[in-house]
Amino acid sequence: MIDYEKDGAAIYRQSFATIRAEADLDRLPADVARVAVRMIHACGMTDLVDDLLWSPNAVADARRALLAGAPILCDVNMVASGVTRKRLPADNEVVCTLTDPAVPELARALGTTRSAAAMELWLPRLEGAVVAVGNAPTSLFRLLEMIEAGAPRPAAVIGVPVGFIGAAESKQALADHPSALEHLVVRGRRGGSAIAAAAINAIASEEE
Ligand SMILES: C/C1=C2N=C(/C=C3N=C(/C(C)=C4\N[C@@](C)([C@@H]5N=C1[C@](C)(CCC(=O)O)[C@H]5CC(=O)O)[C@@](C)(CC(=O)O)[C@@H]4CCC(=O)O)[C@@](C)(CC(=O)O)[C@@H]\3CCC(=O)O)C(C)(C)[C@@H]/2CCC(=O)O
Repeated sequence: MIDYEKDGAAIYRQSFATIRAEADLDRLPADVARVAVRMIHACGMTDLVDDLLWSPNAVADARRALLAGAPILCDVNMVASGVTRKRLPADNEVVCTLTDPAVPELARALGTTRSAAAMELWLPRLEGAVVAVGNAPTSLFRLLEMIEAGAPRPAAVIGVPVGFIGAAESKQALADHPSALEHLVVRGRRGGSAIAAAAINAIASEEE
């Protein structure tokens, strides 16, 4: 028999205690720290906190929007799948338009990725929505272009695409953007769909 922890609640408890002991959460506002714990939990990197950038109202505005029934717009299905439906305070719609049948042709016509083209289909739902980008840098760049062109403003953007091409740049562009969208970002190459979903799950629920 291998000796390992089998109690789910105990695993979570020990995990969160380890994160709180190892991560430098003190420099974060309390609401951001609560979300950061879950983001770290999703990736196992306690130094993730060193790369967090946030705007002052990002977590509060995202939470308020969810309570008011706002949809959650996700760049990829992996983010949408990671959102725990039972945590959502208003049975919020979780939307990923990436696999809409219109997207491949739209991407060809626009000369861009499917991830970016899929953003066009967000337009009817974008006003006041909570946006979660965990994978595709081109989605985040395209969102900023759409805002510059006068698209409706989301309540907040969780911007954590991962990777080497455009990831760091797209997140910095969000943080520095003149539109001052409320944002929570992991700067640099780190990020990913699991971190994006974990951030939404933390914002959606009041308890840990
Ligand atoms: C360049 C892309 C990157 N994808 C990365 C990492 C992962 N992607 C996975 C999967 C299954 C998907 N990625 C797509 C979004 C696909 N990935 C791209 C694109 C080519 C362009 C996006 C961009 O640069 O902004 C993108 C296709 C597109 O035309 O938009 C995906 C749609 C591809 C597909 O299966 O058709 C798909 C999303 C599926 C979904 O809806 O959930 C991985 C699981 C990789 C794998 O399969 O091995 C992984 C997941 C990472 C995560 O945590 O989300 C990068 C590294 C992010 C990279 C962008 C940056 C770079 O440096 O290249």
